[in-house]
Order: sequence, then C-alpha cells, then structure tokens
Amino acid sequence: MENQLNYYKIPRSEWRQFYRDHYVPLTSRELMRLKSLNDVISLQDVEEIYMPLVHLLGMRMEQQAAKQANLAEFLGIENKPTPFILGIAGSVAVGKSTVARLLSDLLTEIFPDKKVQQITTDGFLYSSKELKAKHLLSRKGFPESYDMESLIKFINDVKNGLKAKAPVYSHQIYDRIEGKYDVIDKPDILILEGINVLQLPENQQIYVSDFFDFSIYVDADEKLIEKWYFERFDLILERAKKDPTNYYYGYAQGDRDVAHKMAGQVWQDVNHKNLHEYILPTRNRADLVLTKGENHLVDELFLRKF
Ligand SMILES: Nc1ncnc2c1ncn2[C@@H]1O[C@H](COP(=O)(O)OP(=O)(O)OP(=O)(O)O)[C@@H](O)[C@H]1O
Ligand SMILES: CC(C)(CO)[C@@H](O)C(=O)NCCC(=O)O
Repeated sequence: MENQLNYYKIPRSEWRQFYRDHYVPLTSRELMRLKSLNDVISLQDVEEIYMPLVHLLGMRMEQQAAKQANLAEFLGIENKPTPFILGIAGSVAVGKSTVARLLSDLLTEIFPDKKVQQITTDGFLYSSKELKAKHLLSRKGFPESYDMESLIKFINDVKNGLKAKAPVYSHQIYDRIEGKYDVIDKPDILILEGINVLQLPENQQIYVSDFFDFSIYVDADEKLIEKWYFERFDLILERAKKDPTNYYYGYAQGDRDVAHKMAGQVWQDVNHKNLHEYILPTRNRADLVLTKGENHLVDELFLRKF
C-alpha cells in the first residue's frame, strides 16, 4: 500500500511511541489474563500496537458522542447516545476475528463501564440450501452470497438502539446454524467484522460502512495469508478428526494430500479471487490499515489523514 496521499504511513517503531506518556500500561496480571482469553496474539503487539489503537478509539468515541450531542441540540431533540460501531475488513484468514476479539477484550479492560459486543458478517451468508437454490455454492464469500438487506437492517436497528438478532455461522458445519442467533442489545461499542464490511453493493442506497464510526482493514502479503489459510485448515482438520458431524470429517479421515489439494483449489478459485476482485478494492476506504508480516506481527500502519 504505497503512495496513498490521504494516509499517514507509520512504521511500527513510531506507532508504539504514540500516546505513551498519557496512559497507564496494563499490569502483567492484566496482560496474562488477556493472553489466556486470546492465546495466539503476541503480548508485545498488545502493548505496542493495540494499546495505542485502543486509546485512539477512545478519542474517536468522545468525538462521536460530542457530534451526536451537537446534532441533538441543533434539532432541539433529546440526545440519545448511539453505539460506536467499529468495522474490521480484510481477506479470508487474515486474522480479522482475532483482532476483533482482542480489541473487544482490551476495550472492556480500558473502559469497564462500556458494554462491548462483537459480531461477524459470516452469519449473514445465505444458508447452503439457499445458496444451492441460487446456484451460488461455489461463490461463498462473494458479494452476492450475502443477504445484505438483512445485514443493513440489523446494523440500522443496532444504531437506533433496538435489540437486534444476528444469525450464527459455523465453520464446523460449513453453514448457518438453523435457529441460532446472537442478540445485540444496546451495546456502547459494536465490533462488526467481515470480508464485506467496506463493500458497496450495487443495488443499495445505503452501505454497511455508512454506520461505521471507525474502520480497520487488516492487510498482509497474499503469500502470507495463503500460508495462514493452510495453517487454519490443518487446525480445522485436527478438530474434525473425531467429529463425524463436521463438514471436514471425510477429509480429516482420508489422505492429507487430497485434503490439501482441495484446500489449495478453494484458495485459488474462491478466496484468492474474492480478495483481488472484491476485498482489496475496499482497502482505501478504511480509516486505518494494519499491515501484518511474519507471525502476524504488525509492521506498518496507515492512518487516514482526512
Ligand atoms: N495475531 C495473531 N497471531 C497469531 N495467529 C493469528 C493471529 N491472528 C490470526 N491468527 C491465526 O490465523 C488464522 C486466521 O485467523 P482468523 O480466524 O482470525 O481470520 P479471519 O480473518 O477472521 O478469517 P475468516 O474470514 O475466514 O473468518 C487462525 O488460525 C488464527 O489463529
Ligand atoms: C465464511 C467465509 C466466506 C468468510 O469468513 C470464508 O471463511 C469461507 O468459507 N469461504 C468460502 C471458501 C472456503 O471454504 O474457504
């Protein structure tokens, strides 16, 4: 992501200095607690990357609340605080849900009086039955495989302080779980994570990102993302081995080379294609681009100037 006029390019060494004089660092006990909640993330990244980010988000939350209060004063109506919505975009397997989970834990730790909830857009994929009927089974993750109307209604309800239900997707059954929902009930902060959150659907007047107060794009070299996709695939196979109800059970029981060949094909024909055609083009809509290198460590950040 070079030559982006409207972004500050900030190397890790510089970013970690930001806000350092203003905040109380997490104690080693708090860090260990976070580590137990989120075992894959590096504690050095927590302190040097994600803590300054949480403080930036704190400032943005204050601005959002002030803007909301000004508008209510201008209109002469009661000021009802609205949830702060944080969007997280990026490729399949780049680590969006891991970043979302970590930010949710850190925000809860730093702002204990705020209710933080987290959701993925995976649940808004059409069910396998619906995808089959629409001949979209091989297009899972592409824009047309999501029920965008329901997603927009969901986020509009959350922003307007209504209780909202989000369908739940399971990687184990490779489908939406019939009748299962996450209930989002008046959070102060909602983190919405998914490959499609910064996309502009063709036939809608309003986009998911219209509801965002801040957005992050998680980025990495595509060869690294492919490697992480395979690492996660191996983890999924390990878990599927003893579970006949798991979608991947047959692959987990059979020859690993056959399973890897299938995963390679899916990466090439679906996820890599989707990354280039529909996900990467949304990167320069984000307020912040987090660029990860080897071992998922963040090495560079791009912060939107204006
Ligand atoms: N910061 C990190 N440190 C170490 N491992 C990580 C980190 N972030 C993600 N991973 C690993 O990379 C893989 C992909 O991560 P994750 O499931 O968060 O991706 P995702 O972008 O949410 O994927 P999807 O869109 O398919 O749901 C997982 O195996 C996860 O454990
Ligand atoms: C659920 C999505 C679309 C996004 O997280 C992705 O993980 C996925 O399942 N993609 C379809 C191709 C595949 O099986 O990887």
